[in-house]
Amino acid sequence: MSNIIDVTNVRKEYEGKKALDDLSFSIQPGETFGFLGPSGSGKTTTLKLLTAQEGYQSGNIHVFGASVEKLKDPKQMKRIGVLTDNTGLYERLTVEANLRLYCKLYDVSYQRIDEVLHEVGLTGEESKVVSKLSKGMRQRVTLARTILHKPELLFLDEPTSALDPVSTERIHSILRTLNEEGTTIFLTTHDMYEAERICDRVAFLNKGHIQLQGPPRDLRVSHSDSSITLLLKDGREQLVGNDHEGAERIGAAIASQQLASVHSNEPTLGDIFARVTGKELF
Ligand SMILES: Nc1ncnc2c1ncn2[C@@H]1O[C@H](COP(=O)(O)OP(=O)(O)OP(=O)(O)O)[C@@H](O)[C@H]1O
Repeated sequence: MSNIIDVTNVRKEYEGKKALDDLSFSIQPGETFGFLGPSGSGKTTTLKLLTAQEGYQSGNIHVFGASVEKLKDPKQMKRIGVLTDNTGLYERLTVEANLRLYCKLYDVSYQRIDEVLHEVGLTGEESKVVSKLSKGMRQRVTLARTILHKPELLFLDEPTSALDPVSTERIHSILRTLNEEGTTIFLTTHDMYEAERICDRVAFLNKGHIQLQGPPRDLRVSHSDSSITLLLKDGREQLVGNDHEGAERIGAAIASQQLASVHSNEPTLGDIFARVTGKELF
């Protein structure tokens, strides 16, 4: 299947200062692709380029098989949904009034409002004024307006930053459902836990350049030292290799009824990021 996004050797400068440097990656239809990087690494800039909000100095960006510039055509624009830190909501209007405005904008029937509120778990909250909503609820209304027109491709800029764990989990669950139903998702984050939980593939961005990309599980396995930690009942820890000798030591710990638990020493995405870039994600 052809890629839904193709980025080739893109360079972006602001006033002569490089923000993105030789950026290349592709996203296939149906993928959730996570762009991870610390503050200032170029995540938001990439999202702006992919949604035709800004131009670039060199390279190529194709979305839906055509130049990204085509997204400026309203018909093509309706194929995408974009969520940034600007909610696009009118604070003094109710949830329903806000969604009605977006129905008009996207030429969508008002009947879709009940459906989308159900999708984001806000059924029954339509008459609440946006300014009175909690941060987590407000973000779900923002997500509702982003998916109101059923876009094929979603761009989310740090969709859960500054949300509490329960609200974050709700957003993740909504995103997983949307993805299962066929929506392709590009999201930026500096939360490696988020990337591990919902992304099929991730790219590590550092100083405007991708340093590593792949499925989270593959990255963890390829950066693992294959060792295993045994926790013994007396509180001691033993480091054993993932080999014949290691198997014998695990067998011996079980036979002597000393084994409390076994832990693989696979690194987290955060560990790998730090190893590859020499930086923490925050
Ligand atoms: N409009 C602009 N004018 C000048 N420089 C800019 C502009 N937008 C971004 N930059 C610079 O480009 C680089 C990348 O910024 P960007 O906002 O894409 O990073 P980010 O990874 O999204 O960071 P954060 O996680 O803090 O949002 C930074 O050095 C930033 O200062």
